[in-house]
Amino acid sequence: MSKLILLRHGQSTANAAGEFTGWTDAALTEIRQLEAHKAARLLHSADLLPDSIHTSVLWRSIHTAQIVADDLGRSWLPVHRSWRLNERHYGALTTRKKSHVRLQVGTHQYRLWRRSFEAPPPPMPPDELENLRADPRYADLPHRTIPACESLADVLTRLLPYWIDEIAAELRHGGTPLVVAHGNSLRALVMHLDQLSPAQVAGLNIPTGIPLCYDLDEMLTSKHSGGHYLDPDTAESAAEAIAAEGEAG
Ligand SMILES: O=C(O)[C@@H](CO)OP(=O)(O)O
Repeated sequence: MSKLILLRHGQSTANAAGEFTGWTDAALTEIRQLEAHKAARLLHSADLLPDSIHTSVLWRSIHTAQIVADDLGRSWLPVHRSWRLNERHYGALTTRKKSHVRLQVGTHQYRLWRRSFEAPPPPMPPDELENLRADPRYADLPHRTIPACESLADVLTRLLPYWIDEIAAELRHGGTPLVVAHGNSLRALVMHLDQLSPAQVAGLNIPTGIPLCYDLDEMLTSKHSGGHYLDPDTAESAAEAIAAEGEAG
C-alpha cells in the first residue's frame, strides 16, 4: 500500500482579498503561514513523513512546501516542480474580485466559470498573455502550451502526464510523495483519484493548509473514496467557506 499526501498551499494574499488568482504569484499572508506550520504538525503527529515533494512553479506552493519540509526537519527532501501542477489559468478573470465578477455576470455564469468541469473563463487579453509567456519559468515551453485560460477539464489534461510519469511512478516504487498544489489542480487530481463525475467535482472544494491523505493499493486505487483529511472538522468548515467565496453581497 502506498501513501499519497496532498496539500493546498496556505491562504494567499489574493485568496484573502477574494480575488481570482490563477497563474499570478500571490504571497502567503503572514498569519496564513501558520497554516503551513500546522500542516507540518499534523503530518508529524500522524507519522506521515514524505520522502519527496512536488510543487507547482508558483510562489505560494513553493513557499508552503518549504515551510513544511523545514518544520519536519526534512529540508533536504528532493523537490520537483512543474507548471503542470499550477493553479487553473483563470484567463481574463485573473486578479478580479470574485464578488464583482458575480455581480457583473450573474450567479449562474459565475458558478459555471468557477466550478463547472467544462466551462472555461474568458481568455486573458493578448498583451497580458505575451507577458506571461515571457516569464522565464515558462521559457522551455512552446508558446502554444501556455493557455489564455483553462477549464477544469484542461487542467486535468495537462496534469495527467505529470501524475503518470512522476507521482504515480514514485508511488509504485513505494515512495510517499507530498504534492503541494492549488485548489483547482488538486480538484482535478482528486477527480481522477476518486473517479468523480463532472457533477460531483462541481461540489468539491479543497481547503488550504490541511493535509489530505490517500492510501492507495498497487493499482493506485484509493482504499477510501475522498481520502482522509488530517483535521476533518476544520477541513469541512473551511471547504464550505471556499464554496461561498464571492457569493455574498
Ligand atoms: O483564485 C483562484 O485561482 C482559485 C483559488 O486558488 O479560486 P477558486 O477557488 O475560486 O477557483
